[in-house]
Amino acid sequence: MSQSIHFTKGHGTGNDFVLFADPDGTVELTPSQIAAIADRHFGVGGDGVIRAVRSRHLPEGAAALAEDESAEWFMDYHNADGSPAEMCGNGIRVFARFLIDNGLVELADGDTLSVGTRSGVRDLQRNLSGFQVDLGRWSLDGGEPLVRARNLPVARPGLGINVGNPHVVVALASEEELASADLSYIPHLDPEPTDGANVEFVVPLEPLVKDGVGRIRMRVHERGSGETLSCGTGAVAAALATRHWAGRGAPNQWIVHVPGGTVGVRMFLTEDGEHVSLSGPAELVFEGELAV
Ligand SMILES: N[C@@H](CCC[C@H](N)C(=O)O)C(=O)O
Repeated sequence: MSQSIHFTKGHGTGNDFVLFADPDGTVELTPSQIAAIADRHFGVGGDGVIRAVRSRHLPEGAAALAEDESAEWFMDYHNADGSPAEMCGNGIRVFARFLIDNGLVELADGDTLSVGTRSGVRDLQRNLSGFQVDLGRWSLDGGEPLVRARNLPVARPGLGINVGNPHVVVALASEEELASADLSYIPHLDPEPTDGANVEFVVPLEPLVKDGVGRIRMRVHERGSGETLSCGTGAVAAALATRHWAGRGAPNQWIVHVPGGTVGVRMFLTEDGEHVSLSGPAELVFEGELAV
């Protein structure tokens, strides 16, 4: 029997999502239903589909509540092809905006919103650009696979970085090379990571560091969604990789230019090691009804 879903379309720097509230966890969509919603020709269209569900109604949500009992809401994130992902850096800011604008949470300036995700509980605050999210610990993970992309003259070694989800970051020689890459095809990784990876292509701006802030430009091919206008976790991975390559003295604050806008990345020390945060806008664009 078909059911009706009230959805909201939102985006963070052009990385766009279909969001809906399912507070009691009664709407279980199949991967093909999710892919149909995300389809840009036959559905609403989006890089991902996000269900807002109370953590206590999901097994992964129970793990989130065990980590932090204030994580009332769980971001149930799926890519455009219907596959689940652990984390989405743009999506979680848009998720916060969605919860607030729908009266599901209140968040005063300076307050923290804790959200359950498949990669653990993540904390957000409002800031001047929209929201800032602490993505927690990161790790060099995934080795240095050789990356080949359509239209790029040579294969280059990438750097595997995990920020809750897997990324491989590749440095290119110039802005021209970055613009010429054809990311409508999945980049070929050798060896192929077991769970796949999001692949970011980066170039430094000139100068790389201005007023103590690192500056890069990036394009991305997202696992499960294809080329997108922005990827928040990808921007974080790209800044971490560039800092790693730049070596001693490289800054802990970065601006990442993506085709859909600009996001900020900051690395900072905490009691449990270095964390990395992402800042950027979160917009809700329109609402509608959808039969699934
Ligand atoms: N666009 C997201 C990342 C979404 C998940 C990714 N495609 C994956 O499969 O890991 C972001 O803004 O971080």
